[in-house]
Amino acid sequence: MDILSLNHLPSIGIGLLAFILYYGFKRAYPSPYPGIPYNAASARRFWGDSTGLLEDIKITQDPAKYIFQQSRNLNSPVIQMFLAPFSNPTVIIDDVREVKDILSNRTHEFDRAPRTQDAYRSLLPHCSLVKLTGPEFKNQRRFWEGVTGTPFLRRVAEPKMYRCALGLIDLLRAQAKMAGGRPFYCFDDFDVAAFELIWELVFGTNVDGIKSARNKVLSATSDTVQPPSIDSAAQIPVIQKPDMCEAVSFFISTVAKSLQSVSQKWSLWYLRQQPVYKWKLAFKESTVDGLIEGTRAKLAGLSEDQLMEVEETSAVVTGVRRQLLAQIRQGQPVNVPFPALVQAEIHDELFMILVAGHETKAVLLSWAVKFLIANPEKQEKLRKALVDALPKSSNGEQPSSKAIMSTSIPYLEAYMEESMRAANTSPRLVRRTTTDTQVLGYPIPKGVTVLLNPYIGTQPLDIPEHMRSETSRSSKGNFESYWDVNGMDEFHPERWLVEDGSFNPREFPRLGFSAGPRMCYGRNLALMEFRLNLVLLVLNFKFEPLPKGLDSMESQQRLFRMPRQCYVRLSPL
Ligand code: HEM
Repeated sequence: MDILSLNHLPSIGIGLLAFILYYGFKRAYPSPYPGIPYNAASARRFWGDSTGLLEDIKITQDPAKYIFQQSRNLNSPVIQMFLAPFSNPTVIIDDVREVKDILSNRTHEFDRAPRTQDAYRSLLPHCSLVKLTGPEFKNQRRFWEGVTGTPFLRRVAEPKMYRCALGLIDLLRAQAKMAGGRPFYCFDDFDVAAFELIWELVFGTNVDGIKSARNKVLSATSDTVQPPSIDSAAQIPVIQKPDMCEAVSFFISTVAKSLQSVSQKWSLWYLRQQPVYKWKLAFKESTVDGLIEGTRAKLAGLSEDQLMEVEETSAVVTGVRRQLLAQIRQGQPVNVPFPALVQAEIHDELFMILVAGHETKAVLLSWAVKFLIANPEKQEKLRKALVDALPKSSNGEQPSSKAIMSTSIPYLEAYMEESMRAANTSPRLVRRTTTDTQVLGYPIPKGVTVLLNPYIGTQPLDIPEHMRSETSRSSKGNFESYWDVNGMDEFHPERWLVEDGSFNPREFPRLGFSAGPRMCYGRNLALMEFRLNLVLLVLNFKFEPLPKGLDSMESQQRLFRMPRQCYVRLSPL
């Protein structure tokens, strides 16, 4: 190298740095996809749309509302938003027919998003939820289908659900007595009851969370001094949740945090370094592995014929029994612990059911109760429908689970459906395009994250029929309507009833559990539990109006859209 070029080194270095900085900055700024509308002012900002989003979240705590509102502002059912620097735009689709079509018929173009996969993969790398919709996912679903099938639900789940629902009534009755007409916080009641059931369905053992909560209330009642005002929240003992219930809630909150963070990888890494994460993870690993191994050890001595006769009384028995049968048929030894990968697959699928099937149910029930309180005339109407259809026996006993599950009660079905719609517990479904494609004529490249609005409650924009996909056009008549001309802001179960008073599930689309091959795996279980709980709650309590300050209908977004406040004031019936 000669003297001249050495002298130039600093200026070359500066030039290179300027070049890197320029391209770094350019990369950080939004770079819109062609042909998809966006907010021009956001495209000029380093933080893109995230400034407005974060400001709005501070007030509403409802990111989905802000995001889908942008589609209205731009008067387009397909838009793009710039949600973080250094990242590609996110495409937003806000048209219920196309959303239903994408979920149901276009899984070869739209599949699980890496962001969702990563959020769960760090905890449960082998569970079906993180897999793309290919043969491996389908095999895994088939292997576990017994757990949510009708025979299991009827024979195993229903009696346990009924017992938990009655336990919840007893717990609330004790709390109502202690509260003496004052309002009290009840989300933890719903949460502990939802967990007790899902744990028992997965592992077959009873954690007795509801009973011990009730005992605590009974023993504290006489010694607790309640606030003088009847409108102040009552002092009731904090519910001590089982350790595994706390652990599941903890992991749900870490998944939610990672999904909401701007830099998901760093967020996950940071969360996993925390001593509390490590402790809870070790506790979960040893507990769940121990329960799988205990079940394996019990069943491993049985012949193929005997295993065929074993009743699947919990998800762990289903998984272990089916695995042992497969091993026997392939001539593999069964009297040793499962190979590590098999053990991990069973472990992750069981824990996935606990994570996915726990808080969701409590959140839906708490919204349904809030709708009872906010709409006293609908509450009365529902109670009357239940009393007429399910008369109490002369000794005042509760209606049987068989009667609750098998009696047709149109207003109950409409109330449940409207609760699902209005609660909108999963307000955005996330997918990634697996190929270059288009929606309503807008081109969307491969590899784009897409947010779908499943809420049936905003008036669809006017879209010429020929712009829709073929499958969307051919399924138009599957529903009476996609929008209620009277508006859909109100909680109005009657919208699901037809002239002769019967319930019509095809009145409007229903996307509360999603649709298509990735539809909720626990839908039937969740609906059975919801029905039993709702019926028994309405027959056993009058949900009285709440004082101002404890009656908010605002939501907050964690993993699910949940009420910010969850109080009840109960008059036992
Ligand atoms: C009221 C209660 C529930 C609601 C509202 C609900 C809602 C949903 C929704 C909207 C999805 C779809 C997400 C998507 O399309 O990306 C989903 C998926 C899922 N749900 Fe539920 N769920 C509930 C209860 C349950 C229960 C009780 C279980 C377990 C027994 C469960 C297990 C799952 C699983 C495993 C998936 C992932 C399915 C897949 O990856 O293909 N859910 N749920």
